[in-house]
Formats: sequence, C-alpha cells, structure tokens
Amino acid sequence: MSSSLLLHRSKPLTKVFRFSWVFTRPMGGGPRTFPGGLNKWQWKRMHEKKAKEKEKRLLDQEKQLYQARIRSEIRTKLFSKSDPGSKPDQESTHHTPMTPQQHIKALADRFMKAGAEDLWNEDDGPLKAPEEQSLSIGPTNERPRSFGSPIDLTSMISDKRNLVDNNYRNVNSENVNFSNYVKTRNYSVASGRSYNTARNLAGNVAKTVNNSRNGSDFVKKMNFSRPDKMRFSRNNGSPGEDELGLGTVNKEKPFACNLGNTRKNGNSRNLSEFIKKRGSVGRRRFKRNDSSSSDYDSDFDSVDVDEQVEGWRDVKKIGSSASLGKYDMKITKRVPLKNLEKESDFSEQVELIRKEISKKKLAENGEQEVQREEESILSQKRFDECGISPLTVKALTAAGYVQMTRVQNATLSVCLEGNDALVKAKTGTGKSAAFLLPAIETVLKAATSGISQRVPPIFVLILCPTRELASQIAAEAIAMLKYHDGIGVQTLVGGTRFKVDQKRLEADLCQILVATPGRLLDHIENKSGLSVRLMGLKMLVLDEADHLLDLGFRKDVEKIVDCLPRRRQSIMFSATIPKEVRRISQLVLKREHTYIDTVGLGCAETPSKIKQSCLIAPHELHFQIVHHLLKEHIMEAPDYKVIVFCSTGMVTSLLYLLLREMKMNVREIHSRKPQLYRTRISDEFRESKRLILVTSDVSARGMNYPDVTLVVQVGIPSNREQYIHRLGRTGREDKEGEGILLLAPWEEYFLDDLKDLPLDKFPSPHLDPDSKLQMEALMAKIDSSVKEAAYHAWLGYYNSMREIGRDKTMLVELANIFAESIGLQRPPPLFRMTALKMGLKDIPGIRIRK
Ligand SMILES: Nc1ncnc2c1ncn2[C@@H]1O[C@H](COP(=O)(O)OP(=O)(O)OP(=O)(O)O)[C@@H](O)[C@H]1O
Repeated sequence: MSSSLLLHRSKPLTKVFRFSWVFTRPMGGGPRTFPGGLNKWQWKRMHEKKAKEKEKRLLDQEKQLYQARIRSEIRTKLFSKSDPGSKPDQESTHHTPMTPQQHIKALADRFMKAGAEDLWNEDDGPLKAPEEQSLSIGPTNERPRSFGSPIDLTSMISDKRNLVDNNYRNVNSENVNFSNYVKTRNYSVASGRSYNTARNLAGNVAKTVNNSRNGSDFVKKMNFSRPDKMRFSRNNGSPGEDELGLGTVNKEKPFACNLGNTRKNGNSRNLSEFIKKRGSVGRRRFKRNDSSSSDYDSDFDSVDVDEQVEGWRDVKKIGSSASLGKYDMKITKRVPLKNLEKESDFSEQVELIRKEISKKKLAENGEQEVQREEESILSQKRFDECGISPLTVKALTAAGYVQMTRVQNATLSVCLEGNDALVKAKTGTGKSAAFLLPAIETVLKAATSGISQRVPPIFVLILCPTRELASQIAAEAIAMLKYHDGIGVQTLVGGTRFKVDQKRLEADLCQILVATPGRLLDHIENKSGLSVRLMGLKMLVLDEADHLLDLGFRKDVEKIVDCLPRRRQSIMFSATIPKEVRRISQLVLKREHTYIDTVGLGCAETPSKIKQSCLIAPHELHFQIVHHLLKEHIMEAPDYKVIVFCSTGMVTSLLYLLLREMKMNVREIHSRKPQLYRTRISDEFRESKRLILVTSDVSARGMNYPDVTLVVQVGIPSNREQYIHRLGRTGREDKEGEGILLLAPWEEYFLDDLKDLPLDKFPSPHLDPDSKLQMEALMAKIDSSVKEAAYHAWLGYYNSMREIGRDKTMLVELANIFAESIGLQRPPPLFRMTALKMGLKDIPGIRIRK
C-alpha cells in the first residue's frame, strides 16, 4: 500500500444537498414535497440512483483490491519458487490476519453476483474466444483448429535438448505453473465458457501429442516426475454442468501433470476420456499412451512446459481467473490461445521469462523500498522545497532537520493555504514542527501586512494541556525563529506569578503565545489587556486536541475560543482522535475543515518499533515488581532512561521515595510539586541518561524526552488514549522502545480496549523474597503522611473508574489491601464530607475522621 495517509475534507451537509427542507403535509399522508422541490417518486429515484452508484463504486474498489491481491499472490509464488532460500508462501506474504487464499476466497465470494463479468483486465483477451481461436473438440467443432506450424518436439529435443535441460530448472523454479496455480486456487469451472477452457486445454494436449511423436521420450529425458494428483472432469459442456477440475501438479516439477491419476478419481471424468469423446486426435493419442501413465504425464507435461515457456503473462491471467474458483464466469478469455499459434523457440522464450522475472524482481525491490519509506517517519520532501521562509529553513537545518516528517509533509500545504485542519499522527513523529511552521509563516505574513495597531497583536495562540509541554513547544518555536528578528514567543502557564506574567507580556515581544487553558483564561477574565491583543489573532492551535476537548478542559477552551476572532485559522493535532472528539471538533474548527490522518485506517496507533507487553499481578505486588523490572532493564540497557507512570501524584511520590530508598537513580514529577522543581527535573531528565523518572500523567502527553528506553505504566490508565500517549514517550523518531503495562487481575478488562494493539503477555517475574523483606523495611522508613495521602489518592482514582467505582465494597477491600501493602497498620480515615461525596460513607472498611 502506498502511504497510509488519509485525506478527508469534511463538507457541510448543505454542500451535498442544497435543498430547502419544505414539507407540505397532506391530510393523513406523508410529506408531499421533498427537499429540492422533488416529488416522492423523484426523491425515491434519486436515492435509488445514488445507492446504485455507491454500490458500483464499492464494487470497483473491491475489484481493484482483488486484482492487486491476485497479482501479489502470483508474485509471491514466482519468487518463492525463484529463490530457493525464500520462505514459503505463507511466510513471505504479510497479509494478516487472513491468508491470501482466504482473502481471495472471501473476495471471490463477494463477486458471486451479476456484474462480476467485467472483472478482467483489458489485456486478458477478448470476452468471448473468437470462433477461429477456439480449439474444436466434440460434435460442434469436429475439426481441430489450425495452430499454424505445430510445435515439433522432436526437433526441439534434438536442437535444444541441452538448452532445455539447462533451462528446465530455471523455468521450473522461476515460473508459475498453470496447473499448480490452478491447484492453489481450487480452480473449478461452472459455466459454458469454462467449458471452452477445457476444450482448449484438452486440445492443447491433443495437439502437442499429435505433433510430437517423441513427446514421452522428451519428457523422460527431461526427467519429469509424476505428479501426485491431477484431476480433470467435465460434464457435457453445458453451462452450469461443466466442471473442469484442473488438478494439481508435482511440487518438485510443477509442470508435470498426471493424467493417469486423474482416471483414478471416480467423481470426475479424466482428460483422456474427455478427449476420447471430443477429439479424434486426442483419442488416438491417449489410447496409444493408455498403458503408461507416465506417458500421459509426459504428453501433458510437454504442453504445460510449452505454455509456461511461451509466455508467463498468461499465467497471470489464468491465475486471476482460477482464483475465482467456481464463481468465475469468464474462463474463456483466460485461455492463452495465441501462445499456441506460435512456434516456440525455447531459448528465446526462456530468455523472455528471465527478463520478465528480473523486471518483477526490480519492481519488488522497489516495493520493499517503498515499504521501508512508509515505515520511516520521514518523507521524501525537504524543507527547502516546501515554500516556507528561507530563514526558517536555515534554522531547521541548523537543528538537523532537512527532510520533513510524513505528518509535516501531509499538513504543511493544507495549513499554509489557511485551511482549518484536524490532524492525527503517531507519537514522536514531529507534530510540533508541523504546526509551528505554518504558525511562523502566519506571523510573517501578518507582520508584513503593515497595519499598525495600537496594541501589538498576538497572531498565534497555541494551547496545550501541561506547563512542561508549553515550555517545550515555546523552546522549539524559538529555535525555529533563530534567524528571524522581531518575532517573540512567550508562555502563559500555571504555577507562576500572575503579575510577573503580565509584566513580561507587556515588556517583551509576543506574536506567538503558548499557554495552558486555565492560566490563559485567568488573564483573559482579569482584563489584563490580553483579550484586546488576542483580537488580532490569525491562528489558533490546539496541541493534544483530544485532551483539551476532554471534560477537564473543555469549558475553559470553549470560553477562550469565545474570546477569539471568528476570522481565524484553527488547527488541532493529536496522536489520538476518538470519534467524540471529531464530533465536537467544530467547537473550534470551521465546518469545512480538513481531516488528516497519517496513521491510516486499521493501522496500529502506536509506533511499530515499540515492544509492548502486559503483566498481570495483584496490586500489592506492583511496587516490588516495578523494582524488579527496573533492575532487569538496567542490566540489559546500560544507557537506560525509564519513565514510570503512576495513576496519581501521591502514589507517584510514594513510589519515588521507595525507589530512592532502594538506591535507584530516580526523579519525580507530578502536579503536587512546585513548578520550578518540575521544570528543573524535566530539563534534567531531557538531558540525562541512566535516570528513572517516576511521574503522573503530567508527563504523559507531548513531552519529548529523547531516547527513553522503557515506559512502565503502573495500574490502569484513565483510558486507551492515555495508554497510547504514555507509551509514546519511548520509541520516538523511529527509534526502538519498550512499554510494560502492569495491571491487577481485576483491571485486566482494560486490555479489551487495547486489543488492536500489539501487546504481548509479559512473563511473571520471579520475585526475590529477600528484596520483599528489604522493601518492607524501607517502606517503614517513609513518612506515614505520604502513605496516607497515597491511600486517599488511590481510593479517589479507582472510585472514579466506572468498572470498580460502582462496587464500593470491593473497592474499599482492594484499597485496604493496598494500604496494608504500603505498610499502613490501618486504613487512614476520610473526612465525612469526602466519604459522602465519594459514596463511601457507610461502606464497611471505611473509617471516618472524628
Ligand atoms: N523533520 C524532522 N527531522 C528530524 N527530526 C524531527 C523532524 N521533525 C521533528 N523532529 C524530531 O522528532 C521528535 C518528536 O517530535 P515531536 O515532539 O514534535 O513529536 P510529536 O508528534 O508532537 O509527539 P507527541 O505525540 O508525543 O506529542 C523531536 O525530537 C523533534 O526534534
């Protein structure tokens, strides 16, 4: 498949149907007038027509898919034969989960209907075999058709025996055998046209037999072995009755077909019988050879070799039709009649085949190249080819960016044209630059428009969910603006002093503002002058768009959007865009926006180079297991860089303290920490190796810490999207990575949400009893206030999970086991109000603070 990029321009309904919805309701009846002033029948006909067109379109698509499949099947066969070292068919093709055969059968099943007749390629030959072309066998065509100079096997043997001997191996190994192919596809024919095929084939046999007195010798000399099964049968040639089971061929010598074996099959009449009835030539010949089945082999083999050698193109055609099995209605045109007309020159033919095969091989290598390109996040396009400012290109080059990533390539032109866009691309594929580049161009364009304004406008507003991410985006923007003068980038995030922000905004240049929604809204609502500056806004960017439209942020985002000018461009980016987000994206985007999905339908949303696995173990063992996993990983990867995600800030803090006690090189980031500390740790982790970061979801999205070797997720993530984003902190920029999800047995249901992702089962680790004791001893050293806070946070987090939150008794039981496992003698009490709000007031096991 070419690029998995999907471009879809959402169009408003009004574009499709520009009708006024006028319904005139007659007494007791349905509407008389339909949209567009159509009457009931016109309306109905219009819909029928549309439905037919749609069906035809779908059929066409399936047809193309089907044909491509056939071609790839043939290719696979060709090269698995040509390359002795290659893997067998099943392995060499990558069509999962269906095997190619299953897929073809499935597609063929769908063509079991009228309309499938036009399935063939143009070059497959005429729809009906012209009368003069068909081989006459049987009462209607008594005389065999003239094929020009018949193939003289005797002379061929004498002249070309060496060549044949030499080339047979090539032909045998490199070419697809018709019969073999037929066998693979379970070829059987169920129509009058298929009967022609039988006649042609039979005639072909007969002709060759007739013209080659030494046919059997020839075959013997070629050392053709007897095939294991070969079956031909037909019923009178009438449509629907005729059945030609073009049987199987010896696997070693695929050109060899055993007519002798055919006769053993009681269900089908064999070819010799068939020929006896239908053609005198065939009858005479087959009678003579009746005593020796190998001769029959020989006779047929020679024809088959002949066919193979004369043009393997026809193999392709035949392959296609054969693959339709009994559903095929157009066998006639598949008969490679014209091949029989020419006198064959073995050497030329073999040469031809060789050329064809090497051409195919080249094409296949090209395909592999394309596949490699598709796997890479980089596109073929360079930044200096995409029409952005040369100064930006210079800065990009200085930062080591030369080629665009695929998402950048896919989105840049759309964004530069001023369209609204919703963009989905895997984690670590360069989405930040994909929106920063058009943002910079927007500023450059707006700045040169020359309208002097009293207050300097902010041209681009970038919203993102976390403070660290805002800083990271601002830093990347500043790097891209390295050679541009007079363009300022600023951040507005929580955790800093409001007044300081305000002064900074007034004093320094700010055409691009990167902000978290809460703090930005504070500034807007405090009438700090920011709203006026935002009235000049040209572009709004939502990074981690799905998260910003989550319940936690949506209200703030809506309020912010309400304060922005309507004439603006809006673009939204994320690695995950669930359906609900697409639906509500019009809170921000114009209805006519472009949806760009570089992940592709049906493809895993996680980077392919991340090894993902899941480990199921009781909650109370989780900390011990994390320690074990870290130890193992550090031994395997000396330059380790690990992120451990915990469900809440306080649990993060507890695990951090415990790992620190265990002498691991560890840091923590979560929302309970002061912003300065968070920034410092974030910067340190970005620069470091051999470091473990224990964090809550504040680091889950967008954070670009290079070369993270392992991500461990402890406990169930809040949803599938969060799992994907956390995991995406590793395996960025096409690098390898590993992710382990650690779940309690009751959390296993979550795996249902990940069933389309390539998760393996992680083997249960052997936990060292000594380390358990050591851990208990160290846990005892940790301040109990931290443990109590962790217990409360744990309870709060899981209480908000629908699945467990409903069963309060169970929840409290599990929470109390957790409390015990972290060394709390008794579960810490809750405030009455808190317990009430959580619905836990009267649940056994919950203690209420007096
Ligand atoms: N054209 C490019 N050439 C080389 N490297 C690039 C290019 N564009 C981006 N990168 C690098 O790719 C890495 C990931 O980029 P970025 O953080 O923008 O990914 P992302 O898609 O936004 O990830 P996430 O979904 O996690 O937010 C960064 O280190 C960035 O420097």
